Amino acid sequence: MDIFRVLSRGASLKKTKGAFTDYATVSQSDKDVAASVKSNGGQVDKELDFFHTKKYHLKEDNSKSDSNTGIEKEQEEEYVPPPPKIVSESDAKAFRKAFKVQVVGNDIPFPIGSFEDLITRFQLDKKLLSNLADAKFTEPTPIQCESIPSTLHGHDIIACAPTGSGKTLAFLIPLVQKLGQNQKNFGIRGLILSPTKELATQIHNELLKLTKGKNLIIGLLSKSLSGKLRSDLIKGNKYDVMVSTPLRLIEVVRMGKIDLREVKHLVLDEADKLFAPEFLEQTDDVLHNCSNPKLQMSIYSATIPEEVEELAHSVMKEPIRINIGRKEAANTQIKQKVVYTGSEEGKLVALRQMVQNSEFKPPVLIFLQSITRAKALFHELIYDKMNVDVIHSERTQIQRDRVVERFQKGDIWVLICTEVIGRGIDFKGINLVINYDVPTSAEAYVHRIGRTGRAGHTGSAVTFFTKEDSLAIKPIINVLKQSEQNNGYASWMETEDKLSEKELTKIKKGVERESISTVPTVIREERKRRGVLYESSKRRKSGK
Ligand SMILES: Nc1ncnc2c1ncn2[C@@H]1O[C@H](COP(=O)(O)OP(=O)(O)OP(=O)(O)O)[C@@H](O)[C@H]1O
Repeated sequence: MDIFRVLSRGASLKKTKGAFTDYATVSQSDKDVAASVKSNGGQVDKELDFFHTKKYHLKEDNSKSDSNTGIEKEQEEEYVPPPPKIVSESDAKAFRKAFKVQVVGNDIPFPIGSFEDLITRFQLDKKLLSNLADAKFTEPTPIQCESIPSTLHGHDIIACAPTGSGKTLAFLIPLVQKLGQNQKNFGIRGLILSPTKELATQIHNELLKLTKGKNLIIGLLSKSLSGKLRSDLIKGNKYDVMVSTPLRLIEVVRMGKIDLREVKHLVLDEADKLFAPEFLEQTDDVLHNCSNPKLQMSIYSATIPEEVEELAHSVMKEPIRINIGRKEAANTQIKQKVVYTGSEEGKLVALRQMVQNSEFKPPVLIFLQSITRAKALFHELIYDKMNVDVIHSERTQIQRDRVVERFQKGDIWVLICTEVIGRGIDFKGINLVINYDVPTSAEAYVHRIGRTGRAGHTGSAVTFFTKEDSLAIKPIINVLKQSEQNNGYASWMETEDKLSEKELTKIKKGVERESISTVPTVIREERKRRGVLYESSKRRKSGK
């Protein structure tokens, strides 16, 4: 594994279009069929309706052109439901067609049709199965059906599936199964990396659920655990699995407090972020320290651009590539819309108007591009007596944890945030995501809006844009277009051309925006002018 080649290649990589995925569309008639099947005795847990509906009643939407009129018309292909048990090549083909699954690689096992399949095919640990049932995970989602058997088969995995589609369990189940029991002081055998502390905490919580009653020691490399390791109050080798962000991990590794040589299973969640320039060096360092020749590696994200896949290939062993849904689209459970507000002031007006109508159904997440702007909007909304809080990286970890907890419990209705919770966080039942500021890439957009429409629920996403965003809105409109959602933009705003490297970099830098304030620009300008005069008159009077 030539990890240093990764870095040098990373530096010279050309930015290419991101790879996005999505589920197939479920039409109303599909839902009707689903309802009729349910009434015919299907044991469907209401909570899991989405996965069941998807599983048995998907339909192909193939657009074909009418040769006489040249007009695009929709043709519905006869839908053949996937078999409940997948025991042959044709069963696997039917399953993959139904769920728009693409799998590339050698020696690919059949997907599973149920968690029970794992007992017969892989002798799934009974405790793990009962933990899944206790957590109400009764049926696997498409990404779980496909990636669990491949991982248990021993393959490296590159998996790309929509936001909220169950990728966490897709990597946790095989990990827990493969680890078996605690091997006293053997050292860390499973390692999960995530780009943020919030996401690491969430993964750790899910892992605790799955390993309940099992003799495994699971660690979350928090500030406090890191402190204990540094002062030798705890030995790193007592853990079977560690969940961490790259930076915190590499600090204790460098101090010799944690050894990664025994790691056999490595998962990179939100892998495209971990391979992005701001994390690449740390991720590379971690990979370099995972020197076990038997290392099995899995990378997961809802967006895996081609260059990330290239990087991943250079450090993985003949990985199997699993892709669910359509490239370059967002999760179709989300109704997307862009709203032109003209100016910064227009955004506040538009937001206040939204609050007045039925579109604004809490819980709502509002994303802004910077901490300063997040704080400013918070002060505006708190003034409106809204039940609102704000989360960003300047708040302490305790404050951040508390805000997340209060939002989860429903004590906070509107949460203003920065990119810090843009990825992976599984808030239950978010109804609306508002991009107060346009995200700086299509990938960031897909992840941000993916905080809603999770686990089969529907959701909405609204993105405000101003005249300053004429370039930055283009990748977002492209995602809307790929998701077949023409809401809030004119067709002339669509572009067939790929944005140039220069344009993408410019977008990434972010737009300089006027500050958020209810005070109109003219008055602000006037105040500023008077302020300047006031200062110069003071200077004149004091003779300085
Ligand atoms: N088999 C299942 N049955 C029912 N619910 C499930 C199942 N698998 C996952 N879920 C639920 O679906 C939700 C989304 O799962 P998860 O957080 O793993 O999504 P994800 O694909 O990782 O999304 P993101 O890309 O945003 O990180 C969670 O609330 C999870 O508990």
